[in-house]
This record gives sequence, structure tokens and C-alpha cells, in this order.
Amino acid sequence: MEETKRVQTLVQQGVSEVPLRYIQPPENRPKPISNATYNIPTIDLSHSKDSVIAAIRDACRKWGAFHVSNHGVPIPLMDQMRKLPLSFFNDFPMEEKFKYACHPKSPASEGYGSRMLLSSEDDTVLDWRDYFDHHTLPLSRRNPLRWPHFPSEYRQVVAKYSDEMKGLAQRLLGLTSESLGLRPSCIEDAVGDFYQNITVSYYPPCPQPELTLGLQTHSDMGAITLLIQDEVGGLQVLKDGEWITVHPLPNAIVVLLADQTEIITNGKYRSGVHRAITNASRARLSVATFHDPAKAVKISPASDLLSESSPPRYSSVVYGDYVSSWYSKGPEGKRNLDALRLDT
Ligand SMILES: O=C(O)CCC(=O)C(=O)O
Ligand SMILES: [Fe+2]
Repeated sequence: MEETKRVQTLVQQGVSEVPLRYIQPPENRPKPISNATYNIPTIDLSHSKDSVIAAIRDACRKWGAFHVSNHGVPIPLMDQMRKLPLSFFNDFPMEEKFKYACHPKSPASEGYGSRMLLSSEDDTVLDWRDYFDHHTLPLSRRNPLRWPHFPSEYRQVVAKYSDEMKGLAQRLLGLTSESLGLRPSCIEDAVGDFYQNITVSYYPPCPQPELTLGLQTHSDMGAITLLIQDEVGGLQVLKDGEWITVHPLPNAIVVLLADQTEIITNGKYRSGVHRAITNASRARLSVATFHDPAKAVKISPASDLLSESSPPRYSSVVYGDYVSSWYSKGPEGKRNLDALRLDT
């Protein structure tokens, strides 16, 4: 069945040409990048608070994406979080992996999958990616029995990593609030208790990387995403109309501002538009940790940022409605945020 097919299966079958369903239209295909040494900014969190806040302000205005170093998350834990899921993808037989298959008909269901969108239409171009999605927070959603039981430390590592990411997300949203002159808890209060998902993406080598994308262009839906990748690389961020490769920085964490933060900051900060490209020779792994509001939470521009001269630039939205629209229309560009934009 189409829905249950994994990209890794295609590769194991030895395809030498990418099947039609995975071929991007010419305007979406990746082109060689001229400015290959350029990278997103790196912010060292051990520097003085004032300089960190100034650097965050600059990076959020210009990029919506940046690396953080000296972030306090134990490096061995980050290494484990890359290594153990890689072993799940590489060392588990397919029938074992399918015991953890996500539900093919419900969006963002937990487990092993391949399709991000569940469009019934058959014209959706598919991503060259398999993934494992873990529901990690609030604790009432966390059921480690739904995560791989092998390697033996897998479940413990995911739980520990989830807690570390929550702490870092809170700290970064606090600094981001302060960088706009808001009280430190402003953005976090607007988001409420985090709904956190950890998605491990596995991109098998692709015979024709110039025709495909590992993950199509999008901005993340929630508040803030923290991402680590392996040394292969493939994440790209859109800046001033140009794609910039996020070169892996081994001990750093990529921060991506997501759509709800753009709304809360009334567009002072924009969510980072990004995608993943593929390559012909090496499988790649990334781990994205999403921090989202609960579905019932209503998101609006922060009142402290509004005045007669600075009116709201987005209408309020119930987060669950935003998610439904994202899954039905697709993530392309910023269509979902654009629908909320007020002409001011
Ligand atoms: O693999 C990557 O680097 C990007 C992953 C991503 O953007 C996502 O899971 O939303
Ligand atoms: Fe993303």
C-alpha cells in the first residue's frame, strides 16, 4: 500500500531512479548554493546576558533561525539521541519497525512513518524521508511503550532528552521575550503548557538528489523548535529569498522560531522557513523537538506590543484550527500565516 511504503524500502530495493511521486516540480528543486561557507548565526549562551539578548534580537529579526552553543544540554545525551534512533532505522528489520508504525490516516500520530501530509489527492509530491515521531509532553501524553525497545537505553534517553529540551525552550522563549522588552514569561504564558513532540527524521541516500527534497519547504507550526543533526548536513534556511545551508556544528543546537511566535510577537520576529535536501551517498539523521500550544489555546499578538501606532498584524487563532488548516492546505511557504495577516 502506498501509505505504508517507506523510503528506506525503495532504497533497499536498489532503485536507481527516483519514482515519479518523489520528483519535485522544477521551481522547488534544490540548486547548487554559491555562498557555501555562509552559516546561520551562533549565539554562545555562556556570554553576558545583555550580549545574548542583543544577539537573539538580531538573529530573530534577520533569520528566524540560529545556533546556540554552551546551552547546558549534556553533549553525551545529544550524541545518544542521534545514535540510538539511527540504530533503530539501520539495525531493526523492517517488520520490527512496522510494529511501531504510525496511524496512516491521522495527522501527526506517534510512531514510524513517512508521509507528512495525508492528502487524499494523489498529486502530493512525497518527501524523501522516513521518521519516528514521539509524543513526549505533557507527561499525560508520554507513553514510552510506544517507542522502540531497542537499543535498550532508547526510551530512557528520549525521556531525558525531552526534559532537557523543555528547559532550554523555556529559557530561550524567556530571552526572546526580553529581547522585545517584554517580561521574561510573556511568550511562554501565551503558549501555555508545552505540547512537545520529538521527530527523528531519517533521510536515506537518494539516487537523484537534484530532483527531490528530503522535507519540503515549510515553517514549523508551534512556538519554538530545537533541532540537532548529524555530520552529514542537509538543513537549509531561507534568507532574503536565498537558500542557506545550515552547516552542522557538532555540539550546537539549531533554534527555529515557529509560526505562533511570529503571531505573538506581532510579526516583529518571523518564523524561519526551512527545508531538507538529500544527497546520493550517505543517509542523514536529524532530531527536531517541537514545542507547541495545546489545541484549545487561542494565540494573539501580545497586548504589550500593541498601541495605536502598532496595531495587531495578525488575527487571533485557536491553535487547533491552525493545525487543521496546515494539514489540509499543506505547509508551503507561509500560506497558513498569510491567511491570518491583517492589512495594516
Ligand atoms: O531534517 C531537518 O533538518 C529538518 C527537519 C524539520 O524541519 C522538521 O522536522 O520539521
Ligand atoms: Fe521543520
